Amino acid sequence: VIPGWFSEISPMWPGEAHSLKVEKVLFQGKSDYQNVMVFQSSTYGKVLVLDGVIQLTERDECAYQEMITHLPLCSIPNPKKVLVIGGGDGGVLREVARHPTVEQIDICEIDKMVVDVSKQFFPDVAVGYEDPRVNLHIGDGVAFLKAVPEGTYDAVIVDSSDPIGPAQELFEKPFFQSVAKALRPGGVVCTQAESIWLHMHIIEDIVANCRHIFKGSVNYAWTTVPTYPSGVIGFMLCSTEGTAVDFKHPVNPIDDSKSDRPLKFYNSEIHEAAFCLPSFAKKVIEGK
Ligand SMILES: NCCCN[C@H]1CC[C@H](N)CC1
Repeated sequence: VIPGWFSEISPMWPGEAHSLKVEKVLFQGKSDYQNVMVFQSSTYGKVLVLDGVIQLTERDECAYQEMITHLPLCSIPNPKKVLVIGGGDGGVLREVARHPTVEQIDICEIDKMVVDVSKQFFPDVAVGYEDPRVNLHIGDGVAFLKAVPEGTYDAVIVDSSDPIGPAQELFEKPFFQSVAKALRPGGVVCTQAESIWLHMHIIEDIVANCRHIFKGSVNYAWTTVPTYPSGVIGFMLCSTEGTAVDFKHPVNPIDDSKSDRPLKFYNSEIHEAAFCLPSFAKKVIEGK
């Protein structure tokens, strides 16, 4: 370990580790589920780390939060009821709240410490909790979804950590089945789907599961997040049987012209570009 540096070492990305220079550790705690740490970095603002894995930095969180939210919500004409699984930092809530047609935003986060730490150290991310449409549930997303009546939501966003730790079940078939049941016909789900450079096998399994379960569209999109391993992160975009959803062509553009916090990353061109895959990934994901 180099003094004054944080290195993201994990068996999920063997032989490599992204490092950030540490100015000051601001919080260290252990919740019922994981180790939670916040540090002030030299060049990426404050950083949230769970079990040694970077979850977000102030400098580049916009890329992930905007893409995981607007890729699904800009692909359907009239999202009203949205469910967020995970996402305890509040960033996805902040982005969902940009959609005026949305009437109800439910969030189920397993770890209350993540919510409290985000409100204390990342106010511009946790601002999402201030929207009156938000209902916070502290609990396991798997159990939450089992209790949801069939066809409740227009969109579900699974903003999870990685399959090692509390989020493990969010990558398994039964969970995807419970998401499909909770969605209305033509409803959409967007999940955090790892890196095409590091996790093609995980992605292959997720795509196979989704093709069995979601009878509408099944697409993989990706974007750049400098502080995630390999500098990229992907998303599974799926829709249930019903009104066709063409994820590659947004039908519901965002108007942020009157917003006091305009979009920093997402736009309709980058929406379309996100679905363009390198050949090694296209072969596995689209079977071409
Ligand atoms: N809402 C915070 C983002 C959580 N998603 C991250 C994706 C990349 C992973 N290595 C860590 C979690």
